[in-house]
Amino acid sequence: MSANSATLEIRGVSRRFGKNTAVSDVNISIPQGQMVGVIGRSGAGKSTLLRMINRLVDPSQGSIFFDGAEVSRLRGSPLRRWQRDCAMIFQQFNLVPRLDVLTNVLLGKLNHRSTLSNLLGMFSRAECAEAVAALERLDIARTALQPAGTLSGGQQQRVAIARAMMQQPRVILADEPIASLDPLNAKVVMDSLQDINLREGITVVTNLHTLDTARTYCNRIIGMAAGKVVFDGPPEELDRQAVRLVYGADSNGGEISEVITSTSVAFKQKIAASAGPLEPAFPGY
Ligand SMILES: Nc1ncnc2c1ncn2[C@@H]1O[C@H](COP(=O)(O)OP(=O)(O)OP(=O)(O)O)[C@@H](O)[C@H]1O
Repeated sequence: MSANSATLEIRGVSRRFGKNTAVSDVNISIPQGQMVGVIGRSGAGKSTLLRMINRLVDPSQGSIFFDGAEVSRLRGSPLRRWQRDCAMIFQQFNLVPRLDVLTNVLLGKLNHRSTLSNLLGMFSRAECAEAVAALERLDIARTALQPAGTLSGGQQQRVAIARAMMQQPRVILADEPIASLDPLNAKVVMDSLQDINLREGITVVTNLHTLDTARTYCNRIIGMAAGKVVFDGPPEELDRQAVRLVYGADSNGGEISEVITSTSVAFKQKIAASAGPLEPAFPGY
């Protein structure tokens, strides 16, 4: 397989919910190994776009291809294989809170196994060792036997990443993975995703609410507004004009400042030193 064949291609994809068009004629080509940040205001269509890629939501129109296969047409076991290759991480972690951390991570292996071994609920020593190694890599192996629901948000998101890694994915889709985390935990989680992207060459596509995070971690930024892609390029090309295209003007018609889309510790400290208190950027943020 050539490196190019593992490109993720989104061609003319739209999704309507009743009369509302959530995603409108999106065309994006993502070569294997990119770390892509998707930014935009609340309701811009970011989550719907990610959910269409791994088929939690089906497009109303258009096609999605990966590695030459039209994933938007898959059914049955080929669809399950695609959902294994394309791991998803959610803002709310989606762990089973009463199960221990190790078992939650092992659940990432379910799609790799026969129905019988899944029914028996037994995991091999090799699978357990792989799960422990995944937890060690994310620096949370000491929590392996704790119920997942007793962990902090940042730890739970790292468990979710370890579970995703057990799928041996080719693409990781992260839907606002740091939106529920404090800035320090957000950094740990973004560092982990970046490490996986750089070391394993796994494509990462992540929705982010904060521009500075996208700039720091992503080598490509896709800006969405009202369901359309209004910016697609490297962080250094995301200038004031592009930011305005993505986020629009504020309620008084003024320019949206990049500063108010930030949650990072360093950024906030800088702002606190130079300006007054932060005002919320937009409703819902
Ligand atoms: N299942 C659904 N049924 C009806 N409307 C939906 C559904 N999912 C999304 N929408 C609508 O589609 C639009 C885009 O929503 P989406 O969640 O994709 O935006 P977003 O950019 O991810 O927003 P946020 O940052 O707030 O999560 C919104 O108007 C939303 O209300």
